[in-house]
Amino acid sequence: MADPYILVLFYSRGGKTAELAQFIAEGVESVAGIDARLRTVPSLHQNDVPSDYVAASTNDLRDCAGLALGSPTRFGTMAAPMKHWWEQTTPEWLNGDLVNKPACVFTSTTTLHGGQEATLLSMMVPLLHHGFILLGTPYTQAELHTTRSGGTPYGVSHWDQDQQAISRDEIVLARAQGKRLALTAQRLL
Ligand SMILES: Cc1cc2nc3c(=O)[nH]c(=O)nc-3n(C[C@H](O)[C@H](O)[C@H](O)COP(=O)(O)O)c2cc1C
Repeated sequence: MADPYILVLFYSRGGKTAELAQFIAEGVESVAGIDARLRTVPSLHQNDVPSDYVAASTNDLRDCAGLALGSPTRFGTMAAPMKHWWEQTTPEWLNGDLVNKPACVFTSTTTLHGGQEATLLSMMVPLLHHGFILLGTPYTQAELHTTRSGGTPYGVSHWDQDQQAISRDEIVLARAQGKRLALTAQRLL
């Protein structure tokens, strides 16, 4: 039988949220016996180049052991394509398919105070409606105390000023969050 998997579901136009997703997936895959499944959601912009990532099906969501959900910050909340995707999950909501599965959230912003926490907290709201158990990052993770870039207790983040690379602290926090999610999912299976 195939190993259970964590769905790492993200939208990314410029690639930064996708990079964070990769580091979260690495953290998931560092745990034996559980896989990461990276999936995106379709763009709503007609001129966008097609993503290199496979679009998520609702089966990917329904059958996951846990979820890491990522979106760039757009005016202080998740991007419309991701919100649009979730609005097609009414059957899963009605069935209670996602109740008691663990989840975490992640984001990327251009400005340091441009809404990382607001986006992360508001991304949790539809997940609570679905019955997910939400995880953040505890302050026992040393990088949360010292980061000069992204990283919050509410979820992983990247500060994309001048399109700078994902920082070491952001990478460590992303891997740690993926690992924590995978370990929690295994306990709940
Ligand atoms: C319509 C729109 C709204 C945005 N709103 C914000 C914002 O509220 N705060 C911020 O810091 N950055 C904002 N940004 C910048 C993106 O969050 C940032 O470039 C992010 O790193 C993009 O992630 P991606 O590379 O995964 O697409 C916005 C970008 C767009 C296109």
